[in-house]
Amino acid sequence: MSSFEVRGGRKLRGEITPQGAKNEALQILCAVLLTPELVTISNIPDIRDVNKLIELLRDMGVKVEKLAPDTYTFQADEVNLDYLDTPEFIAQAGSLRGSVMILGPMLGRYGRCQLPKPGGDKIGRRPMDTHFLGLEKLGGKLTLEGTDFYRIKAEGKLRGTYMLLDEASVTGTANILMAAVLAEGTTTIYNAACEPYLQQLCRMLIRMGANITGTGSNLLVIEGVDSLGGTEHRMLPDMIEIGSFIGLAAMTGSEITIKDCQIPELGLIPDTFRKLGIRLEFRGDDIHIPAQDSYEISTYLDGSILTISDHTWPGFTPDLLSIVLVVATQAKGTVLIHQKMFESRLFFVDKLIDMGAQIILCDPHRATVIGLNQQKQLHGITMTSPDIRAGVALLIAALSAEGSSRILNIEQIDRGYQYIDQRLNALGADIRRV
Ligand SMILES: CC(=O)N[C@H]1[C@@H](OP(=O)(O)OP(=O)(O)OC[C@H]2O[C@@H](n3ccc(=O)[nH]c3=O)[C@H](O)[C@@H]2O)O[C@H](CO)[C@@H](O)[C@@H]1O
Ligand SMILES: C=C(OP(=O)(O)O)C(=O)O
Repeated sequence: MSSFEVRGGRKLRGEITPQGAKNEALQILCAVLLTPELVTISNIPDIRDVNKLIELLRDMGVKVEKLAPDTYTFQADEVNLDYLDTPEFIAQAGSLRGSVMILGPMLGRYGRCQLPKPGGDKIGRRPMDTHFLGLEKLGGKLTLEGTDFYRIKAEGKLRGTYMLLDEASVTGTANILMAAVLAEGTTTIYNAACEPYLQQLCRMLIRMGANITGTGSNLLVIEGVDSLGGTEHRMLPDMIEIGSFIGLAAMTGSEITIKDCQIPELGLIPDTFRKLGIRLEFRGDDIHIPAQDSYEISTYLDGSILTISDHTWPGFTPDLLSIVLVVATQAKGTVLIHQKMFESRLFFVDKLIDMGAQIILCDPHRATVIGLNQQKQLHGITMTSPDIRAGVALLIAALSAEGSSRILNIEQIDRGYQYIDQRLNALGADIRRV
């Protein structure tokens, strides 16, 4: 288990370019299984989860070639279905969340797939029911072994149908969509998730020859086709990294410019940070955050305390609530953070409380943050990163704190943030990987 030693209290300065989006990459990489033709993908982040998925595809028989540090070609013309039955496959697939999205393409193209319960953050229950409800509606037959091993099979081609998803699951929608593009007839997915990750997946599948309408909405209509062809695809910048950098700049009183953000794709993210009193300037496609001595949380029009909560897209993403929470600890004012989707994502606040933050954890879903208005700095401690976003929130806290901190289990952070220590050190941070 590696850790970061962080000497806090430094002001950072300079420009930083976001990596390609992790959660988009996981969907897009699985989509290469839908065609025997060549697919070229660029702006792929060099992070643990993505690299593990590329390795998994390679071991399944996909031909993978690295053209540049962030660009690969993939050709799934000789997928080895027998590999799915090996213990190696089961261990690999169970070690990350993104592997779950091989289910849809494999069922659509080869009529079968199997998977252990996927890995990823332990941030509360993460049911797979929506995935299988959708895949079964298309004709897949699910067999469960215990509660954490899934096999799905179809006799003949999948058949399009109407479905109303019980919840707008991000990876669930991706799986059902990737199965439906090769099904016979029309599939209608209502209550589909529509995060930018999924919009990008729709655009890629359309370029491959799929027939999809409704991209960006919660109603996708798919006319199945017999086969799909190759394409080129470039990942959007990672909106969660962009939000993390905005929070980092504010909390450390730093002046940072985030380059090439594709601002129109960021939804409510900039305005949500503005509600905390953070000044953001859009300069072309860059976001400039000027150094601020203080930032004040707004209230509702009637003066009551602001709530920031998560929602499915186009609402505010749950993956940035931990960052919003940590930034609020040094704001002027009070905010209620309401994490509706996940049950165990706020428990990391005990570490922030140990560092001197004023937070009341009301229940597993809600925390009230009373900002210190930079009148008292947090102080460094030793802490463990429980999940990817809490890990980065703790890193931001450590960078703003007086003294040194040690963050253990940084493998969690490495799952989703590319060379984060080196990139932040280039802005003036003092982070040592040990
Ligand atoms: C690899 C990947 O892409 N991971 C993302 C994906 O995970 P993932 O696709 O696993 O998450 P889901 O969208 O399926 O659901 C997330 C959680 O929210 C709950 N839920 C979901 C929809 C809904 O309308 N109501 C509701 O309560 C689910 O029960 C679950 O507990 O989407 C999550 C929600 O944006 C993000 O946090 C993860 O970073
Ligand atoms: C929860 C996340 O990731 P995963 O779904 O891979 O656990 C995340 O990216 O914030």
